[in-house]
Amino acid sequence: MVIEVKVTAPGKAILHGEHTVVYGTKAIAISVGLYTTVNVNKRPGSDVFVSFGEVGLSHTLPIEELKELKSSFSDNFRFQTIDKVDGVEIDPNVSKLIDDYVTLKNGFTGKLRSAFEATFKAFVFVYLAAFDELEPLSLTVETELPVGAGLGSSASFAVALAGGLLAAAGRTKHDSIDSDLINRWAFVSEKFVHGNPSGIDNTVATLGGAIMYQKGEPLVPLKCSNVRVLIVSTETPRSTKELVGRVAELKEKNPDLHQKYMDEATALVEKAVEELKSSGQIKPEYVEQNQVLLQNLKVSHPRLDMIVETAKKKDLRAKLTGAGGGGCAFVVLPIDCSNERVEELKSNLIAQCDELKFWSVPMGVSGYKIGQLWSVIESSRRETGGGDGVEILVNEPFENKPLIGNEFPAGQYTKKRYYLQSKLNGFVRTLLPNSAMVLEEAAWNAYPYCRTVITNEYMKRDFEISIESYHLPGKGELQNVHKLTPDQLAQREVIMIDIAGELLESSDYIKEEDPTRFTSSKTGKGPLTPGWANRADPVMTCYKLVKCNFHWFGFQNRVERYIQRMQQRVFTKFHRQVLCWVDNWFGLTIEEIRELEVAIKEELERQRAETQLRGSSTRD
Ligand SMILES: Nc1ncnc2c1ncn2[C@@H]1O[C@H](COP(=O)(O)OP(=O)(O)O)[C@@H](O)[C@H]1O
Ligand SMILES: C[C@@](O)(CCOP(=O)(O)O)CC(=O)O
Repeated sequence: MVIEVKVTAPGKAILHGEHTVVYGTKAIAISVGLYTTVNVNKRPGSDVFVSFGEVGLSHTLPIEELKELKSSFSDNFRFQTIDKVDGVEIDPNVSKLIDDYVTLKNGFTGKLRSAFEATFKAFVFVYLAAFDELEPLSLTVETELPVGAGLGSSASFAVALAGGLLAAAGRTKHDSIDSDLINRWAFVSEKFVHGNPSGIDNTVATLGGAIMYQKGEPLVPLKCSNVRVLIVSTETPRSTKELVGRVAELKEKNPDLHQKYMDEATALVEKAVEELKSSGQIKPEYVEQNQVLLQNLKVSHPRLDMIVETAKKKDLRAKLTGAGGGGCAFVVLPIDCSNERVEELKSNLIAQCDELKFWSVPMGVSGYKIGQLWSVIESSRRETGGGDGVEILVNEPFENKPLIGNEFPAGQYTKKRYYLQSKLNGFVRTLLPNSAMVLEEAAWNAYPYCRTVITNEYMKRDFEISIESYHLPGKGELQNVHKLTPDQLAQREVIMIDIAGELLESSDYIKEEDPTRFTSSKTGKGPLTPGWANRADPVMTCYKLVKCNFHWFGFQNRVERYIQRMQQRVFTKFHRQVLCWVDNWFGLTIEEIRELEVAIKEELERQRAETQLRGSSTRD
């Protein structure tokens, strides 16, 4: 199995045509830049571990049980294999056996039951199908999407799940077949959650952009430029069934009026499709017209009407999306719409209803992606030159090295050698002979946890820096993620680094790597303005534990202080780069990353020999 896979897939909104689509008119669904991420990691032992981060739900399934389950239906029933073209029909007998296994052996209770049991069954089904030989793995799910609010969290999950498991099982290639395969298996997963879905949501989450849909017709993908919107959740639950029923009632009572609305909707969607085809843009006036139509169909809600009216006062157009009766609306933000204008709109809305929630995101974003560690590679390249820099000695998967307790036992191991002569200041250079100005770095990357140990051949046991990094959701509130003992805690010094804050050395400043100025065109993230961490949602903290051991009489404190300061600069710089280079690495597959690593190894060797000095130095 592939060691580590990370797949993201976006949510969706209905741009035009909800409700009328039920009567055979066309509708347009569009991707929304809020993502579900599925991480699949190889795991030693004999269990499959699944964790749905949002509800703090995790579950362990013994492989033996899963093998037994699979063998119980493989002979008697039609069980889909991944390669079967028609692998989208779930044999009812297979479904029943999975139901029994999940419900009886692993059943959830209460609220979790209705919300997550179906998801869990989908996972079991896709896992059994993806792997011929069942293998232990851990699969974690995180989402930026509100669940059950009409923004397609279930389809986004389904696509990330299918992509993660298929890629981990080595089933995906890097061409269009991937999308088709992933979409078909996401559809299977959607069937577990929704019974009889149309398939539009998972298709949007797979392909991204916009999709035109009409009952009984093939889906038509449409290109769409990223268009920024402000999504506003009314935080009002609604029942799609009840709202669809309201429109059915209108049809029964007043068929002519109903038909008139259907015709209006058809004309509107056709105009919007033309607009997308020609300019890739969403027209605010069509959004406004569609909202009026939905109000006439009596599927809006006072909170939705209030959002639309308040936006209009700021000369912005908005509509509900999905079933209506609560749920979400989106406001179209023109390209020149300033952040201040958006913030003012939010304040005006909050002043009228303080329960509202907001997401300022692009629409029409790309579909599923497999993302990885581009920044590390690029950073090494920039720091290498003129005899200095990085030499990569080993880069291979590792297993059976339990990092921090028994968690994260598998990942990628690298061993590198850093040649530092010119990077060190005069003081340090006088301390060390030339041969000692080489550091060796061993790193175990089991994201979200990574450990790096730096040693020096000359100083042997008298020199060691260890850096442990743990990436966790939140704003740094956690007190002891590295599980330090009370003694260690007493010695620990905590330094908060804000990647959009002050730099320790002004010479480290690079305009292109300034998060306060940067906006990502692919993800819509940034710029990070003061107080960003309090507003950003979701937000992640990387907790770094730096331990440093330098035994050299008379210099110990001085060198240790210097190392700590240097590390703070390096972390700040690297994490600023991770954000500001996102448009370069977002969407790379793990295979593309590994290919880049091989290429960079050769390039680094050449650069070290040939080119001039680069990167940061302690003499700056
Ligand atoms: N992150 C997630 N992890 C696991 N299951 C999820 C996740 N997000 C959504 N789901 C599944 O999708 C269901 C919500 O689907 P649905 O009610 O159609 O709302 P939405 O419009 O958000 O897709 C959940 O009850 C759950 O079964
Ligand atoms: C109202 C409707 O057009 C869309 C419902 O969307 P949602 O349940 O809000 O995701 C119903 C449908 O198309 O099945």
